Amino acid sequence: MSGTLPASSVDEFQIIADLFAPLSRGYPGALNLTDDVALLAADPDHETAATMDAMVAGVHFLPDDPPDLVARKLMRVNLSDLAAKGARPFAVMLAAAFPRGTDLDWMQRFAAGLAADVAEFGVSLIGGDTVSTPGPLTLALTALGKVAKGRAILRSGAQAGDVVWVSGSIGDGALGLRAARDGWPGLAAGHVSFLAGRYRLPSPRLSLGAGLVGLAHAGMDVSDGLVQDLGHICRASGLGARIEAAKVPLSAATAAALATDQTLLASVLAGGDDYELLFTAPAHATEAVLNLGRRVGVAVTAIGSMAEGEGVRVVDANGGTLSLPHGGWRHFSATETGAGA
Ligand SMILES: Nc1ncnc2c1ncn2[C@@H]1O[C@H](COP(=O)(O)OP(=O)(O)O)[C@@H](O)[C@H]1O
Ligand SMILES: Cc1ncc(C[n+]2csc(CCOP(=O)(O)OP(=O)(O)O)c2C)c(N)n1
Ligand SMILES: [Mg+2]
Ligand SMILES: [Mg+2]
Ligand SMILES: [Mg+2]
Repeated sequence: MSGTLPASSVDEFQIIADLFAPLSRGYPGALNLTDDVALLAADPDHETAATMDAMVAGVHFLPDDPPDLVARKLMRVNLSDLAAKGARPFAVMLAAAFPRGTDLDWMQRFAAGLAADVAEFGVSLIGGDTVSTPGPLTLALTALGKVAKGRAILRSGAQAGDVVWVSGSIGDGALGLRAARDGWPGLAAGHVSFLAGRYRLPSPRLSLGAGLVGLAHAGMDVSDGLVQDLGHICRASGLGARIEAAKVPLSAATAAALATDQTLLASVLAGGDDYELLFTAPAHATEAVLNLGRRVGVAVTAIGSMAEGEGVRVVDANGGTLSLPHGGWRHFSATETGAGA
């Protein structure tokens, strides 16, 4: 981390007042970040969807990633969870544990990134905490969204016979980590920067998610890996799923990378960092789902179906079952450590 001002010019309360309080504008209940709490107004017709995801330097992002993009990724991975429920975000809360010695320039660039996404997504920063840590940069964001009462898209609503859909393209995030960390000799420069961009700056599919309310039976976002995450829908819904590897939508960059090395397919299907929506819908809703995708400008692709049973079966191009070393990322695991891309 580099910056122009010495760490000694950083003051906790000045940071809150100068960098974070301006982001609370537009939400009176935030009390301009000058009190102990924020006050949320109740609304009888809606439920508040609340989610929190944390990010740790070296675990979720690269320690040298640009601070504005770290902030925006933190925002977007959380908005992605709201999108998956069909909720519309209105407020976020930030807990930031900065390593001692983090300079003001780094924090200013972090706050500028957060401000950009506060504006882009129409949310207010209504509270949080700013602390120091002897460990790596650790960030947590709580995101709050509104959804009509009883209409949130849950993991548990899938029905046998439902079509399984994903938005966008799968695998870019996992391959993007490699592109961002190591570069990728042999892959076109345009593909390398596309993949690194997909890793550093996900796109929460908020319009798609909101449009899926009433259409989708079940949904979640893909953060850990497509196969493991679909397994969560299966377990929550008491069903199994079958997906065809050849139907999983790929970007041109990921397709080009796969063409050079077929073994990357495991990272594509189970590497995570996708932040795409994974949802199920009845077969009769197929046209409506496709129309919605066109209306919001996000590709939607049918990749398989839900059935009685349990677990996720990935079918390869020959109709056989593809076996993967693991279905996705786990921070802690009884049988393995640091499973990832
Ligand atoms: N430390 C924790 N305390 C309370 N709830 C937690 C904690 N960690 C995870 N959860 C809850 O467990 C559920 C699954 O979490 P997670 O796998 O992180 O979901 P997602 O992939 O949607 O981010 C969520 O309801 C989440 O709020
Ligand atoms: C530097 C780095 N190494 C590895 C990864 C891969 N990775 C880390 S956590 C994770 C899963 C998503 O994070 P998590 O905290 O599990 O979010 P949630 O599932 O709760 O949304 C992945 C794919 C990464 N993103 N960055
Ligand atoms: Mg989470
Ligand atoms: Mg999440
Ligand atoms: Mg996870």
